[in-house]
Amino acid sequence: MTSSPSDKQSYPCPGLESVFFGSVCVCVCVCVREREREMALSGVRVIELAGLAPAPFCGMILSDFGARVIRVDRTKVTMAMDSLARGKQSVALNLKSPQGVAVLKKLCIQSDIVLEPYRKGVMEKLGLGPEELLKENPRLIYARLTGYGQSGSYAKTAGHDINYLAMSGLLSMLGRSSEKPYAPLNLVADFAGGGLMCALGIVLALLERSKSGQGQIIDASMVEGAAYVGSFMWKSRSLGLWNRPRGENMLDSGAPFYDTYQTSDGKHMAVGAIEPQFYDQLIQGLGLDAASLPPQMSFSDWPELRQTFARVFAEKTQAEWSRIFDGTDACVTPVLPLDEAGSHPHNRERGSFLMDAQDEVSPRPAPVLSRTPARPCLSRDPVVGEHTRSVLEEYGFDPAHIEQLLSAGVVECNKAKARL
Ligand SMILES: C[C@H](CCC[C@@H](C)[C@H]1CC[C@H]2[C@@H]3[C@H](O)C[C@@H]4C[C@H](O)CC[C@]4(C)[C@H]3C[C@H](O)[C@]12C)C(=O)SCCNC(=O)CCNC(=O)[C@H](O)C(C)(C)COP(=O)(O)OP(=O)(O)OC[C@H]1O[C@@H](n2cnc3c(N)ncnc32)[C@H](O)[C@@H]1OP(=O)(O)O
Repeated sequence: MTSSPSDKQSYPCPGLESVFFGSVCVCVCVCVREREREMALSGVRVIELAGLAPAPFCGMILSDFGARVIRVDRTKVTMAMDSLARGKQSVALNLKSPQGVAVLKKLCIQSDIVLEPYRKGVMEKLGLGPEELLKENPRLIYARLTGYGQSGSYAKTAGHDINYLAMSGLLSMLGRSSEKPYAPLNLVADFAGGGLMCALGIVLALLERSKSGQGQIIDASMVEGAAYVGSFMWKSRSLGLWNRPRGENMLDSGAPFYDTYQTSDGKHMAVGAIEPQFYDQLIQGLGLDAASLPPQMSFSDWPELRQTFARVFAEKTQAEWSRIFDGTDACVTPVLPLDEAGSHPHNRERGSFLMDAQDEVSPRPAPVLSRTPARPCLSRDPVVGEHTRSVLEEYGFDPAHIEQLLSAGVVECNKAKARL
């Protein structure tokens, strides 16, 4: 069913198929040519101040859809912390120097978007707060991506995904029955409620600017972003979906027909057979006799029903169960590890994953736009300070000034080390 993850033909990138039959060099050339074609955010210039996880994701989304994203890194760092740097350029700049601040100001006021991930007050302390910059460029969209937002008593407090998720109310709902709350990686606050929500805010502000001609400030709080992503949990409470304790409701792993099961080879299948007609197909695929089972929605029988399902799933391998359920409406799928997701036939047919010039597999940008799809850059990520000189030249710094900034240690230029 699956082919080797190292099989490069498994990862077609729309319009870039030939890449995988040629050398890395061919890949990069094709990539550049493809990216020259119009994308939804072509022409948009972004200054992304280097952050931990949510802002880099936001910047990568903008870059994937055509924006020119320049990441501003610190000087004297040996390694970029940004693993979400696809398509970005890097300028290394020391913001502890007044000259560095002046350089950043000049970059920001010539851009469409500033994306900043710092604690409330940091940019103002540097004299680069939104009022300051919007005065110089009223079309600027100033996106502030923080955990707790720009106001409220926690605004200046440090935190990470798990704290924001906890404050959103959602963490209390996540976890197995009789166990403590459990954060699902740092997906919900950092990425869904943070980076993605901030990207939405930026796109909305760009759209609005096309009518008003004015920029604005985006206050993207990960607590609020996560809570908003979870709106269904609030607004479906009246349906009784969440009346039972954590881990004992239909969609939080309480129901035996909405859970994962181990197979005989130690892998797992995911079951999401909610509607009666789909549930019937689950029972049929498992080879069980519906008449001998309790009703699907009998809460008190769920523990016993779960045991029955677990016993049956443990009788066959994942591949055997996949063959049984593929092509049915039982809502049963294999639980794929990351290194198998790209080579699953369905994902391969759609080109859902791509392979970059460094043979790294990652998801292709979503969603797919019919006329102006994302054309992600496939060449390697930038090293810190790789584009300092070219970006400064492009933004109007004269060569003598650049040399002075370099020798004063205000900016730094670095070259990628050759890979042997
Ligand atoms: C769960 C996630 C976080 C996961 C992150 C992990 C993926 C990474 C965490 C540790 C990394 C590893 C580690 O660093 C060691 C290696 C380093 C190596 O280079 C790479 C490999 C590593 C192993 C590396 C690997 C990974 O990257 C890690 C494992 C999250 O939840 S992320 C969400 C976090 N929250 C927010 O973003 C909310 C908004 N931000 C904040 O609240 C704060 O920024 C935060 C995050 C609490 C940090 O606070 P901090 O006090 O550190 O900073 P700020 O108060 O914001 O102030 C920034 C100061 O920095 C100055 N500054 C900024 N740019 C420059 C510059 N270019 N030059 C000079 N100075 C600069 C700025 O002026 C501020 O200075 P002041 O404090 O004086 O005002």
